[in-house]
Amino acid sequence: MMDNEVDVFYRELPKVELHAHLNGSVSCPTIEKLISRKPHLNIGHGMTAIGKGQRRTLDECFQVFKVIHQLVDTEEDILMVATDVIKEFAADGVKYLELRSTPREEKHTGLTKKSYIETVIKAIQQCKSEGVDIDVRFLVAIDRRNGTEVAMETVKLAEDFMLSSDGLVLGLDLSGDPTVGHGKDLLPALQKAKNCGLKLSLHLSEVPSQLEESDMLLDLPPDRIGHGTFLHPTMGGSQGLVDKVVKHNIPLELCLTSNVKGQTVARYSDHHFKHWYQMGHPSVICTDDKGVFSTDLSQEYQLAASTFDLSREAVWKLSHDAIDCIFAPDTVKQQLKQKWIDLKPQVFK
Ligand SMILES: CNc1ncnc2c1ncn2[C@@H]1O[C@H](COP(=O)(O)O)[C@@H](O)[C@H]1O
Ligand SMILES: [Zn+2]
Repeated sequence: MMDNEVDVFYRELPKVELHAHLNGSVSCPTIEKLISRKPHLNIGHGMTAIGKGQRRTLDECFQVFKVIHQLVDTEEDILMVATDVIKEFAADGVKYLELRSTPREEKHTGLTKKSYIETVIKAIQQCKSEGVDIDVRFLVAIDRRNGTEVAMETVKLAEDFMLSSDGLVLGLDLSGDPTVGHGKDLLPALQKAKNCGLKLSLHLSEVPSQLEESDMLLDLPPDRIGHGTFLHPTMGGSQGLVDKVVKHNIPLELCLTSNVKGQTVARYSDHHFKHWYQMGHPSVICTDDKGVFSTDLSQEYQLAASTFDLSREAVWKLSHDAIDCIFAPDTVKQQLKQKWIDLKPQVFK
């Protein structure tokens, strides 16, 4: 995304990013560095990002992650990728970021799930010590493909890090190809996570015909929902599902370009943002995978504003209200709200 394509207002708008998968957020320059480290893999640039105007099936999107995972398979790679991604979000005006990533084990490079998480934490600490102006936290991701046992193991790891990372690890993400596996197999692990104080952000109803699974997972209830594209009756969901989300007041993480490029939403104007926003339900604009979908958070805010005709004041309120949906404690929310107050005159100059 070129700077000049996005109005300076959206760039300068202080923002909160709550739904960003680490390996989906890798930018072109970082991919180039990775490719030059691993020329033998013969990976071309076109294989890691979906450009302007392009679309893919969701299935093809998941092929892209496999290619990126081949490029990111050592501690050194993870450190570079995480550091670059954090600095890019900061440069885009993101003041608070919750990164999520699935810990992987790579026998050939000695990477373990534990060292994977440690390396992401190291990147966060390094950026902090360099004075990068962004508060970064981490959510450990469960890939639904891997089933019950791995989910349990991941919860244990996340719990250990929650207790030892000085507040950097806050919770769990449930993600992965929504057409693979079933939520009911992961319910005990998610329940356990919740009981030990980990916050839960779950990808829910990202594809149609998951009504039963969504209904079951909503009873946990999760602390936030990723996408929730097919919850609403007009999208093939049900009023019952909407009622549960409303009753528990569960914020939605909404990723416009991701859904349009992954073809679960036909056009921007059809995005379910409109239903939830009109209801006044907490709705947070996010990127999902800024690298893979060739976007950034400023651009997503601008797209939401132009598609749904939001005034600058309304956009400001949207980014401000996202603060209430973060997983970090109230003291952090207060600091961020103060930051928004301090920055407002400059953004509206
Ligand atoms: C497009 N919609 C999506 N739906 C579901 N899961 C997604 C996703 N986009 C990304 N991921 C999840 O994030 C992983 C890549 O980042 P990490 O290796 O974890 O950092 C993918 O493998 C998938 O599990
Ligand atoms: Zn996601």
